[in-house]
Amino acid sequence: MGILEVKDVGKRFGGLQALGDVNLSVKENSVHAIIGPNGAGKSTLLNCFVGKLIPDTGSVTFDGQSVLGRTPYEINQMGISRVFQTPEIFGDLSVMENMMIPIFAKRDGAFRLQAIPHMMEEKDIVEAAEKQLVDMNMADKRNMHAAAMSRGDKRRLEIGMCLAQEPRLLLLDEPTAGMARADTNNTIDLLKQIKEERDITIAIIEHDMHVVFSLAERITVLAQGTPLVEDTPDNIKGHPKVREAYLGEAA
Ligand SMILES: Nc1ncnc2c1ncn2[C@@H]1O[C@H](COP(=O)(O)OP(=O)(O)OP(=O)(O)O)[C@@H](O)[C@H]1O
Repeated sequence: MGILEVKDVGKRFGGLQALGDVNLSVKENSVHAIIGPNGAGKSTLLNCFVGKLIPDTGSVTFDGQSVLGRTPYEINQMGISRVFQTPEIFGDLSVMENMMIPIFAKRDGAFRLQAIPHMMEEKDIVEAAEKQLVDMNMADKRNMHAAAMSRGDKRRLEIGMCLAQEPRLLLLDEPTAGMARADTNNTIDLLKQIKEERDITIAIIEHDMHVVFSLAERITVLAQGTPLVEDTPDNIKGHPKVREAYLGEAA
């Protein structure tokens, strides 16, 4: 059984069947990519994992426990952390202050903005944030305003902020969208490094096939809300149905 199990999940938006009978099993400590053409249902599916949407039918379990009916915060506490398409960082704060926020939230169950002026007085949190910045190769940027960083570094910071919560499952929604090639390659290297250094499962939605084939051990191809095929990257590359539904279109 996988750490994330999706069984017969269906979701309608009015007359549109966005997901129909989706079955998916994400193996613990693997990198599993979900790909498919625009409108295939990838984001809808991801939203069902994190409590943003509740499927009409089926079940989603994480480590044997249902996530359905739980709030995004509760699901986060279960060990699922999500990186969004647009980096969700606090542009007005420094890189260090940004990194401290999830560490506060993990300790206190929430983060209050009133805590910001006193953040540096919390020795344990400063130390934990500094360690996380070193792990992310960002220690030299600790005093920079987050808004002033490149897209790639913002993404690196956001991934670091997710990892500071010590998730068991990291969900990435098009992590390299809008990036220049150099930033994309840095993000690929960062994710490979994270995978080598931690016990973590990664599920990734991505349009960039270079990213998908660089990282994924398993790939599920969604088309019109239903998994078309699930296989290894090598088998997916040559699969005629996949070429027709997705790779052909991308080419
Ligand atoms: N909140 C919503 N209300 C109505 N329709 C929606 C909603 N969210 C998604 N849809 C529709 O559901 C279908 C699946 O959308 P979804 O965003 O999940 O696809 P996707 O595979 O992530 O696409 P993309 O690669 O373009 O991001 C699309 O037809 C979309 O227009």
